[in-house]
Amino acid sequence: MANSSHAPAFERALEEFRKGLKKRDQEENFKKTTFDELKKCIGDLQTKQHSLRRLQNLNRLKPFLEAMEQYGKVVTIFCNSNDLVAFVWVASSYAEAFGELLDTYEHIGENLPLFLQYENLFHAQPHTVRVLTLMYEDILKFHRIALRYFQQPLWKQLFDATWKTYKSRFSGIISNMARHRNLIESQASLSQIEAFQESRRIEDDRFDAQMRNENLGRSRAVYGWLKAANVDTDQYHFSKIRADYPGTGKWLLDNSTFKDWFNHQFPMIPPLLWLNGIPGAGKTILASLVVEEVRKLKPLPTVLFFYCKHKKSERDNFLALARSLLAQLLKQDKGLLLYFYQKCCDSGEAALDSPALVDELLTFAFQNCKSAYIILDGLDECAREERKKIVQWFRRLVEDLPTSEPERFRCLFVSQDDGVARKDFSGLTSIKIRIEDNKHDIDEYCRVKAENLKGELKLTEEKVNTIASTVANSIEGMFLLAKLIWINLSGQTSIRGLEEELKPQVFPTEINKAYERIMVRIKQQASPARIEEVLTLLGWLVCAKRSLKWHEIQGLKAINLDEQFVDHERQKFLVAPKDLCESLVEIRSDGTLELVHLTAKFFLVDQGHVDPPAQEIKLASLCVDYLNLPVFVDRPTGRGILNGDYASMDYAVLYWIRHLEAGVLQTDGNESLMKELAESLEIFIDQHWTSPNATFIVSKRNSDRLQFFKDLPFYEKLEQTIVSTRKQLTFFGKVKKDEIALDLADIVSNVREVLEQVLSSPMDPAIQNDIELKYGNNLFRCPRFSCQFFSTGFPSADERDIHVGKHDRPFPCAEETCPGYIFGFTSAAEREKHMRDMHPISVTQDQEFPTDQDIHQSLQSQQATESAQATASVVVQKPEPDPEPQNIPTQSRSRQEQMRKEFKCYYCSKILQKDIT
Ligand SMILES: Nc1ncnc2c1ncn2[C@@H]1O[C@H](COP(=O)(O)OP(=O)(O)OP(=O)(O)O)[C@@H](O)[C@H]1O
Repeated sequence: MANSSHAPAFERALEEFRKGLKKRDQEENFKKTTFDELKKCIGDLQTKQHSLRRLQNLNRLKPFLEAMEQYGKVVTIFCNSNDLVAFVWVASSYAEAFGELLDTYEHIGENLPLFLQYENLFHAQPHTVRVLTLMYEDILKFHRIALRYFQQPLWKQLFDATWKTYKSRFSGIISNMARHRNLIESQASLSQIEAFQESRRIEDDRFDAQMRNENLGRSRAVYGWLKAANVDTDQYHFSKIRADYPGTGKWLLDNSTFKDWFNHQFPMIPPLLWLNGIPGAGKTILASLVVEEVRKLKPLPTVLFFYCKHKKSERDNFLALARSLLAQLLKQDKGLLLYFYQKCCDSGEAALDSPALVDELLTFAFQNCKSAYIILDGLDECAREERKKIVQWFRRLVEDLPTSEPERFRCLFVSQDDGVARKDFSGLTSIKIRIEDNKHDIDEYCRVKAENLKGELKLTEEKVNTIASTVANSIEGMFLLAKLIWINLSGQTSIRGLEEELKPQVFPTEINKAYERIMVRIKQQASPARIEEVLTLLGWLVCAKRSLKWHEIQGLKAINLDEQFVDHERQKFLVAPKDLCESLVEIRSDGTLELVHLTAKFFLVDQGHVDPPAQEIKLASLCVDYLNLPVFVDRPTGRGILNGDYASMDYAVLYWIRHLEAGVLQTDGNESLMKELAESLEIFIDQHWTSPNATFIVSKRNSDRLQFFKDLPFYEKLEQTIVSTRKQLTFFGKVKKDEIALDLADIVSNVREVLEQVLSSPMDPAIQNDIELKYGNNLFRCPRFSCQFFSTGFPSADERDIHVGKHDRPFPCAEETCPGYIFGFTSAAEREKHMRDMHPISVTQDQEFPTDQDIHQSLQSQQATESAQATASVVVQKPEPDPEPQNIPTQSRSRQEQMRKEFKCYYCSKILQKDIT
């Protein structure tokens, strides 16, 4: 009678389940157990719970066990094998979770038919056996999800935030089971089963898509909240630099100390390593190589990295670094999403700013992380206090690891070797980059560069070799110097020019000399007007308050103050930045223009090519004059948008004040520039003043700074403007209308409204392209000055609106199906009231705690259950060891009080009433 043609479908489902198990579980925990053993295990658990007085009513498992036992028998008959049926039993010592699990098993049990009564049907209509395989898939799917859930290291902490979502997944599976039972009970025909299978597939796809969508929404909210700097752009940029020199940095990978730190499988302590060297030795490029190598490891650990950057607020402090690592942790551990999302909703902040919360999230994410490599580069580029915070936090993370798992986290600190670093990294194992270490890499680098020169200037092989070794031997391990020398040599257009540069009295042997040679060449080759432009551009890059995008630079350049309009066509730079400034600048893949190295900034300032105080005042004037143009006084127009009139608006609106504050620190020697600034400010305040009701108290520090303007008629308004604007820039909440001194926020809003209208109307692709060239991408931006997305924006209005909603109503309802979840509430108190009114807490596990009588009956029935033959193979997931017993009150609950209670239907969310005691 046995028919093994159904076996492959069962095998496939089982194999699928096995594949989802962790290796250790496949080998150890996924063992075959008899049905009696399973029952004994449950009985033992119940006895133990009884002794601890933490008993859950395990009787609820009975229908499930009964159905599964019969299921095993039926399948054995039809597949001629008792090896196929696998049950998994998931238990937990965490009372709340265990109660929820029992609930789920109870629902499953209720929805499984008693299979033996349909044995004849399965014989008479073999196609109905197909339904058994579908049920089998469902049961395994439930267990696969449940197992994965309970195997997360910190699932208990995640339970409140995550169980609801899992429960909704289980309810989908359980309703499938109910529909399967229906098919059996109604003796469905083959075509009905097939139709059902198809509808189930569609329904599963729909459910999966819905889950993906929900998670996408949550991810967006969390990433928006984390506001993390994009380190992938950095990594890409540094990897690209290495790409032309395969094998570069190999010396580090072969270094024995490094190998000890790196070794994945046979870790040799130390887990904390400090890589240091002289400025420009190539440390950052090596750090990017280490990131790449870690990414090749198998099994892949969590890979975390950060490149610090001098005076860039999104890259020079602990908070920025932490946000980035949190975003990276989340990307590599999707299990964190629901927890982060809950924290994001509870925080009431549109961007993660609270140090305590940052610490909590980092600690949590690392506790949930089994193995991580952390690479932190350029710590010397952060201010002293921030540097200390970073080092202390990560030293503690690694040093406090239990001795049983010292290799769980490894951290590589990369920085210059200065006094501060020596103190911060005292006691750590270190690798100092010596001249002989990167010599081979530098030789190779010089060889490739010389080869390029050979083609351009038609040099002999011998000459090329001599030049390559001259450069390589003179730079003493400083990669940056080699790079600058080659920039200079490659820019020569004749052999004579080249020979001149190689003369000992001209050839640079230190970094500033190399920069100087580049400046000499720029000046030699450019007209005075061009030199002026180059110096202006370099001045902007030195003083910019954040990285400037090329389109913003073009917008600033296009400002025509004489004729009071923006003249992109005739005033923008017509040559690429590299042609203007040689390789003193680099354009990044995200469109930002950067100086080639921090030392270039110091050089430009030290050698007087850029005068920061004067440059700051000029930039303040430029921003203010720009905002005084008629285009910002008249209503914005579509023509103005297309003309690029507002291309630098975002930068000017936020940073005019920062340039002013930096400029007024040193007014001596810059009196005429200051006078010009004063004139511009007077017009500025006159044009944009909103007559706010509030009067701000001006601190002595602020009024001292504004000393230069003291006697001017608009001084008081200027003071108020400064304090009000500062608040707008730094306060993360909503600034009240009557506290805002200037109408800039309104102007921005009007301009963006017109820009969005233009974008939403049908448009020639060439025009669209031109708009992107002038304004960049992600043009749907947040109106709040203090928000990162004021400048970086979103690709669509919807995404921006959701983000803005989080500013305005940052406390969403915890029930994802409630409209309050989407719209949120303005305060935590308002949300709590809503939760109390609309979502009163449902029956708790406590109310279901069984009485002594229940316990007695339950144990009796366990023993009385007939000792069935072990026809089924059973997989037992061992329950976790119980924590220490706690002092639980010993009185049993009274059952006298009877009341009507509302219950929500597991499947359709309908509210039903039932008497409970
Ligand atoms: N292995 C390499 N191959 C090619 N170019 C390199 C390599 N290493 C460094 N460079 C070049 O030298 C420049 C300086 O290197 P890098 O920024 O890594 O130095 P650093 O030691 O980190 O400097 P700092 O101490 O100032 O942070 C890089 O911009 C890159 O162009």
